[in-house]
Amino acid sequence: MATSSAWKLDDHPKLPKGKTIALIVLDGWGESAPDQYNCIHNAPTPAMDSLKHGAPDTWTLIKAHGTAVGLPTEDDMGNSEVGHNALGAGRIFAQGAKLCDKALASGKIFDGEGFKYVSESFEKSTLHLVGLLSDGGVHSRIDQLQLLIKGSAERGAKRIRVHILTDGRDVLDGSSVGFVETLEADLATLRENGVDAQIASGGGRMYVTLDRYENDWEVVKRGWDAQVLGEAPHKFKNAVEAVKTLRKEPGANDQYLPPFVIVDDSGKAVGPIVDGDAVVTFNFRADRMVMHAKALEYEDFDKFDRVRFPKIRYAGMLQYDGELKLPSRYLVSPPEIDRTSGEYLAHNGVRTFACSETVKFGHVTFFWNGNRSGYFNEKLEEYVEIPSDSGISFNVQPKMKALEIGEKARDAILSGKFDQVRVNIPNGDMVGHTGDIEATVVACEAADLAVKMIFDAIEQVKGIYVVTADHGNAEDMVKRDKSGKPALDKEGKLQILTSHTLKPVPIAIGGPGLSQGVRFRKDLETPGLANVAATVMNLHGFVAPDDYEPTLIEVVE
Ligand SMILES: O=C(O)[C@H](O)COP(=O)(O)O
Ligand SMILES: [Mn+2]
Ligand SMILES: [Mn+2]
Repeated sequence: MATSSAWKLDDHPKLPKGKTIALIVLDGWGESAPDQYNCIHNAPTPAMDSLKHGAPDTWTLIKAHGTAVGLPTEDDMGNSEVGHNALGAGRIFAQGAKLCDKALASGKIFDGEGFKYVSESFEKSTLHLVGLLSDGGVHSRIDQLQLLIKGSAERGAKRIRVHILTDGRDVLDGSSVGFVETLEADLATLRENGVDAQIASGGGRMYVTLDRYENDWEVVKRGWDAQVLGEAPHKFKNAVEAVKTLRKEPGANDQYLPPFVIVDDSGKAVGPIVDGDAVVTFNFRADRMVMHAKALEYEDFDKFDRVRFPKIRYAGMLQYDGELKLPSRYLVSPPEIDRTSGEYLAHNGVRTFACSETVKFGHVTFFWNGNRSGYFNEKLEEYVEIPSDSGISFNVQPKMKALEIGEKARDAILSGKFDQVRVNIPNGDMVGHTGDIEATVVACEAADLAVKMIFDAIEQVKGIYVVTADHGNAEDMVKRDKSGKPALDKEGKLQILTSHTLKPVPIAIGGPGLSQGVRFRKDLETPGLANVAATVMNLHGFVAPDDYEPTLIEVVE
């Protein structure tokens, strides 16, 4: 790869090149006051705890939510997509949620190519809307769906079918019923106004449709069967009844509801996707839409038997993979995350190893590189994916593949073949999302053991470590009232928090290779995840580009 002058980074005036840097992202690892719902505090985490002694010079907290990561408001919790984008790109980009809000508020969404394309089906065929039904704001938002439905009806959609995926992961478990009721009320109003609008199918997000990184195609297939073929093990006359009934099944919660279809009086599915129809997937976040998009768009497809491949007009809310140009039609242009730190470092000869297990593999590669799959320079980079367990909820295996990730990172560090060894350790997040407090404690302990393994390797090669997280999760597992006390529901029960949090995340630097006098600056007002890229570039011996968010470190004599 010839390095053009545009990519050439200046040498750092004080920091040397050639140190091996371990860059560890603990997924879902925020900082919160200790109490019984703080699983990180309650787990033995000696490696992470020891870092706090370095505060404030080598341990500090940074922002991982809201506007610091390009989300619409300070009430928006962070998430992996925006978190890893910020970590890797070193700048704050207005993210999907915000871009869609703007396009909907101005009405521009309806003037774009994508909407025009799907609206050509409105006259004779059905508009299907498929996506996650909640106000979580991580993958989608119900208010955006409502505006999309309203705008489509106003622009001629006569027959609308919504295929819902219930959440309980970015929002409280059990909240699905309320969201379905809200949507049903909207659709009833439309019906009064002559639009034939109904919910057509559904299922829990983790069991139906929203898999990611090809962990389990069966998940996508279940959605396909319900949405396209109109087939599912459960049939109901309406969706509120469906969700209420299925939640009573043993072990079912919003995230894992089995697939269902809505049928008419004669038992026929009310909304299979057929030739000529329009399909809009209303999630703005990419990772959990890519597999579904491939099934909807690719003529050649061998991941499961689609039985029928309808000729549809399909558009994503956003384009989900910029490299694959998938889907080819979309309603809102995605953030253009360019000139990421990974691309710069590849142009400047930095050899990079990145690793996680399947469920987070794309986080340290695809998201890190600005929603771009593949290598920048395959001679300098190696990305290793450790297969995740599939078909389980991770409280059953809370240790996940943390130690395997630690081992791969250790081996990569000791091999001397890499300058940057980057990992995502998923446990705090993936187990935190199950709401199982005991399992989350075990998860945090396993994550810490992996961290320790990487620290030991860094010690041996006299390298540097940077440890941080993408957003909070495991540090607070209960919904709280405004005063911070656990909030009780109407029946006086605690409400377990399965979602991320608004908490800051720790960042620590250290290791024998860290130059004398390197410490965190104290002059940055609200440092956040986007400040990490410049920091890491400095530790590799480079000055970050001018438009990057400022480095977190300074070198004092
Ligand atoms: O997709 C998920 O699992 C959650 O909605 C968000 O979790 P993540 O942002 O940590 O991936
Ligand atoms: Mn995450
Ligand atoms: Mn998460």
